[in-house]
Order: sequence, then C-alpha cells, then structure tokens
Amino acid sequence: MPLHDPDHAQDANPLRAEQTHLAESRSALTAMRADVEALDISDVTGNWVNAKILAAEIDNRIKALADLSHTPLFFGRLDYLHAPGVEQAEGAEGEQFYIGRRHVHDAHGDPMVIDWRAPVSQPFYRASRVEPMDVRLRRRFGYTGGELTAYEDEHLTDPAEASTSSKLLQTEIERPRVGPMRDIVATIQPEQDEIVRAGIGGTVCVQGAPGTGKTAVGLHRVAYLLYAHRERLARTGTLVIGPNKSFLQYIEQVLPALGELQVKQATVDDLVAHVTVRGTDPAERARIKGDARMAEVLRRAVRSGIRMPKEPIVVVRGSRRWRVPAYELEELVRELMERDIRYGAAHEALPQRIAHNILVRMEESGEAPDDRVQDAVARNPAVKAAVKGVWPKADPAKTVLRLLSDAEFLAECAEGILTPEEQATLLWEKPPRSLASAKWSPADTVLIDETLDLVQRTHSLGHVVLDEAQDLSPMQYRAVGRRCSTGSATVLGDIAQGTTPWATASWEEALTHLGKPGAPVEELTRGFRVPRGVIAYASLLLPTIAPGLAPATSVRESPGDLVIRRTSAEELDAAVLAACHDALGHEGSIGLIAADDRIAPLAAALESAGLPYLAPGEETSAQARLTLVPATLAKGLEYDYVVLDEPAAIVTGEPDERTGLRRLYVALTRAVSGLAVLHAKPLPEELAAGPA
Ligand SMILES: Nc1ncnc2c1ncn2[C@@H]1O[C@H](COP(=O)(O)OP(=O)(O)OP(=O)(O)O)[C@@H](O)[C@H]1O
Repeated sequence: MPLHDPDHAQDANPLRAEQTHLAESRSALTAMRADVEALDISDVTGNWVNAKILAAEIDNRIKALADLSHTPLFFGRLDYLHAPGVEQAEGAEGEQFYIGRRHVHDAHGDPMVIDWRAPVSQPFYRASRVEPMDVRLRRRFGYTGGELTAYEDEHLTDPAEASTSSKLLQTEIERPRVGPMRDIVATIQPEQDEIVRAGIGGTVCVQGAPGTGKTAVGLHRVAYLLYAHRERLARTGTLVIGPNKSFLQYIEQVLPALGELQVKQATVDDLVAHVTVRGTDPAERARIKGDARMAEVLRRAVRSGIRMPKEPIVVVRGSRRWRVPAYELEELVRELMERDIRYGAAHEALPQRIAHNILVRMEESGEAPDDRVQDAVARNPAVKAAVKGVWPKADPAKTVLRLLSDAEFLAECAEGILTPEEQATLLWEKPPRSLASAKWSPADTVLIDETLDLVQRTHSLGHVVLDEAQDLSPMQYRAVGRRCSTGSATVLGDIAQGTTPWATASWEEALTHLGKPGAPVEELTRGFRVPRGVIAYASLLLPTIAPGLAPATSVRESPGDLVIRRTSAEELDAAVLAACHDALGHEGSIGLIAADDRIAPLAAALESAGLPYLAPGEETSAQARLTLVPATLAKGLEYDYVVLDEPAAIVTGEPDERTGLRRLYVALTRAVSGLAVLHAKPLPEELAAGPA
C-alpha cells in the first residue's frame, strides 16, 4: 500500500483536494453548531421544566458538535462501485463517503462526513480483497497535529495491487502514549468490529490477552449501540463498569471524544453502595460471601419472616362482622409464596387479596361493594395487623446483619447449603449492637444488594459493559446481572489476569451467574499494546496461572526493550531510580509499578531524588510523565515504559502464589515500548530462564 505525502509532486493535487474537503467540512460543522446555538426555544417550550430539559439537550448537542482540533474530523474515505442500496444496477454511479467521528452535512443537508457507526461506514473496517463489499477504494488519512498530511489507498477490487499492511495503522499503534486512553475509531480491526457491531439483543463475552483491545472494544460498542438504538437506550440507560476509580478516570474521555456524553461509569462497589463500607473480610470469608449459594441462603432469610396464619381475621364494618378463616388465609399466603413475585410486592398484594376475599363474602350475602370498599377493607386495622404477623416487611440490611450475627438463624437459613465450618467462618467475631455500628465489608454490600432485590426488583438498564470481569465473585456477577436483566451486556476479561481468590475460572459459569447463560464467548489474541519480546517474557507465567490459555501475539513491529537487572538489596532503590531516569529519556509516559508495601519507600526515594510523580488516574502530560503505580491498581492501565520493582514482593503481597503470579503477569503486561525489571530477590522460577 503506497503511502502518499505532499513531497511527491504527483500526489500534491489529490492531497490538496482532500485538505479542501477537510476545510469545507470544518466550516460546515461550525455552521451546524451555529444553527443549534441560534435556536430560539422560547416559543416551543411551554413551561419551565420543558425549557430546562430542552436547553440541556441543546447544550449537549452543542458540545457534541465541538470541533476538537486534535481529533481529525474524518479519517477515511470509501469509494463505492455502486451507490449503496442500488443493487449493482447497470449504470448506477459509485458514491464517495468520508468516514469520521460524527455526521457533518452541508447547508443543503448533503453529507460531508458520515458517522463511523453508520451502515455505509462498515466496509471501512471489514472490507477485504476477498470480500470487497462493493468498495473500489479505501483511503486512510494521516494527520500531523490536526493537519491532513498523508493518505494511503487500497484498491480492493484491483487484482494487480498487492496486499500490504497499513503504515498508518502501524504508526497509530506504535505512537508513544501520554494522557488518558484515546479512541481507536480510525483503526478498529475486523475481529474487533464484529464485537463492536454485534446486535443489541445479545450479550457478548470477550476473553482476551493483555492489550488485545477489550476495553477499547467495549467502549466503542457502547458508542455504536447508542447510535443504532439511540431512543431505546436514552430511555433505559447504559453503564460502563470498571475495576476502580483510577481506571475509570483513565477511560473517561473516550466516549465524550466519540460524541457520547451520557454514559455512566461505575465500579461494582459503587453499584451496591447501600451502606458505608468500614470493614474487610479475610479471603476465605469473602469467598463464601461471594459464593452463589449465598443467594439461596438470603432467599430463605427473607422468607423466614413468613408465618402461616393461626387465627381467623375478623373485620367489623358497620353492624356486620366478616370473618376469613385461618385455612383460607393460609391458601392466600401459599399462593403468593409460589408466585414469582418479589417479597415486597407480595407484602403489598396480601391485604388486597384478603380484602377481595371479604368482598366476595359481602357479594354472596347480597351487598354490592365497589373498589373503594375493597381499599377500605385492605386498610382495616385487623387486616393490617394480620399481614404484619404473617408477611412482615423485610429490611435488607437488618436481614443480612442478623444472618451474620445470629448463629441459630444462619444455621436455619443455610441448612443443607453451607457446611457448619462455612457458617462459622461467616459469623462476625463481635456482632455489632446496631445497624449503625456494623462494620460492613465490600462483600456484605453485595449481600445487601441481593436481599434488596429479593424484596424489590432492581431497575434494569438497556446495556451494561463489564470490564475486567474476571475478578468478580458469583454474587457480584448476580448484582451486575440484575442491572441488565431486561437488557444486554458486554463482558470483557482475561482469566489469566484474575487476582481475587474467587476469580472466574470459566466464562460459561460466569455468564450463568450474570443471568445470560449460553452467551457466545469470543477470543481476541492480537495484542496492540505489549511488544513481542515483553509479551513472550510475561507469557512464561501462563502455563502456571492459566493453563490452556494461548499467549497473545503482538502486532507491534518493534520487539520492545526488555531489561532484567539484579542488584543487591541495598542498591535496589537506586537502581530503580536510575531506570526511571533512563525511561524519562524516552518520549511518552512512564509507570513505576511496585508491590503496594513498596510504594511508600519508593515515593520517599523519588522525592529525595527530586523526581516528581503522579498517582494512577492522574493525567500524565508532557511535563508530568512518571506515575508511581501500586501493583493492585495497575490493571487495565498502560505506560510507554514500565519500570517494575521487585517482582518477588508483588507475588508475596497476595494471599496465595497463583494470585501473586497473576498480579505479576498484569504488571508485566502494561508496557507499550519497554520494560525494565529490577530485583534483589530471586525471580519466580517460571521467569528464571529469562527472555528468549
Ligand atoms: N485497533 C486498534 N488500533 C489502535 N490501537 C488499538 C487497537 N486496539 C487496541 N488498541 C490499543 O491497544 C492498547 C490496549 O487496548 P486495551 O486497553 O483496550 O486492551 P485490553 O485488552 O483491555 O488490555 P488489558 O487486558 O491489559 O486491560 C490501547 O492503547 C488501545 O488504544
């Protein structure tokens, strides 16, 4: 594929024509924005609330139409052989489309740039020589600082043209990283595009090695779905779930850059934050709390308040007394228990059922009661008292508190589900005196969320993207699943990067917990981040941490710099600082990754050496390029150069060796251009042989 640049005389004109189209598209976008800004809504809004809503929508539209000078308005062009939709008709003329981040039209409404998500844009990502999709020419544009400076052509239907890889794609992938994550809209690969454009009806799960673009694909998928199903998703909502706040900060600018400003982001902990977390669980206890069997224990706990009526209900109205015998009440209760409705809904329904029963008696004795009478009977103190006795209100937090503090109650609810040892592990050593003094752990909040859902149905969104899914417990999958029970999900993860004691071992199982059993599992294996030499080194850990998973290949041309250096314990900090200095000699961001308990000493060392550093999530810039990253926060992030401090400390920082090695695998796979490993203690034996 020839790369054209303006220095070649014969290319000067086509390039100039493209530059002109860019300039005209920019003016058209400015005009579109001016039109929206000039809208006078005072006539159409009617009232204050409507005016506010409309003004906010217009405001968003203006923001979405902003011309971001550092993001090119279009990045590709497709020349179709025939106008799309015209079935290869004789004489039908080909059409030309510029593909960009958003739709731009001229004053007549004719398109100047087509949204990358539109159906006519799809061949830009998918067409090949084998299947040209009616495309004669695919052109990719190269930019330098916002200026269109080059282009690259593929004549897909020309058998004489050789197929070569794209230089522009290569440049994009190899570019040094600074700042937060960027969109990949100009270079989405065919296997990624399949996932991005999968239908909204189905849940998709993606297993992918580090750097294969899972996060990027998930974010572009939301943008695609919002385009294809805008109204539906505006009503139902979308959500991106990530592992922690710094990760969410790292990805938060991708969707706005694609013109999507409304997508919410949260961690799983945010979703279930019904109470304040002030406690933690030892690993084994957290594992049991996260086990799917807890769902049935909680169901029993909620229903344990139901008592079969022993007494009849007697309702006095005027001079008459109406009696519902206990056995009929029991029938009503049993019927509600068997129906698939929430505990709280049944609590609301029972008084009405009882009142209905009395109404039928009234009719049988010749009265003609109406609905108001039924409501009045349902509110009668005798009915209320009876309902309180047989189907009391449930308080989710109190129910969980009782389960974790009352051994007898736990035994009753967990009978046949949890072993006596497991029950003993669950119980608080010192039960709190009240709800207010309870030291809830993160796992407890998930139990409360499950209980809340037993009482009252959780609102479901239209689509949820779940990133770094491999770390969720079954109970956390259930919590996420509730939030897309009537919608769909994109589940992204890597079994080899699971660093919780309950990490996912099988996606099929995880999808079942999520409530989407049988969803397809796709695999991405082409790595866009980690260079060949580095991924090969990190992959030495794979047979131990995830037997059966294939190592990623790297699409990066450069094999990457890989340095592994042993020092004495005394010299380690100085060696790490020297490696940081070396790394700062290169362009791009630098991540110093270390075991969590090495962070404080390394911070002190950096300070005394006068090396300024950032915390993860803080934006790197050309001035501030070094981030000090605790290993537990490294997941999902990437840095141009990574300096990795003492792998052995990262491994021993985790409760078991497998988790430790997986944490190390995450740390080893953050580098885009180079990795320097500094160690005083021996490396794990898997790595001892060193790079190939
Ligand atoms: N098609 C592509 N074109 C250009 N860059 C890409 C492409 N796909 C992915 N990348 C880049 O590769 C890097 C890794 O992508 P991403 O973070 O989405 O991978 P991941 O699979 O989520 O990794 P991890 O498992 O480590 O979290 C990012 O910088 C991303 O922008």
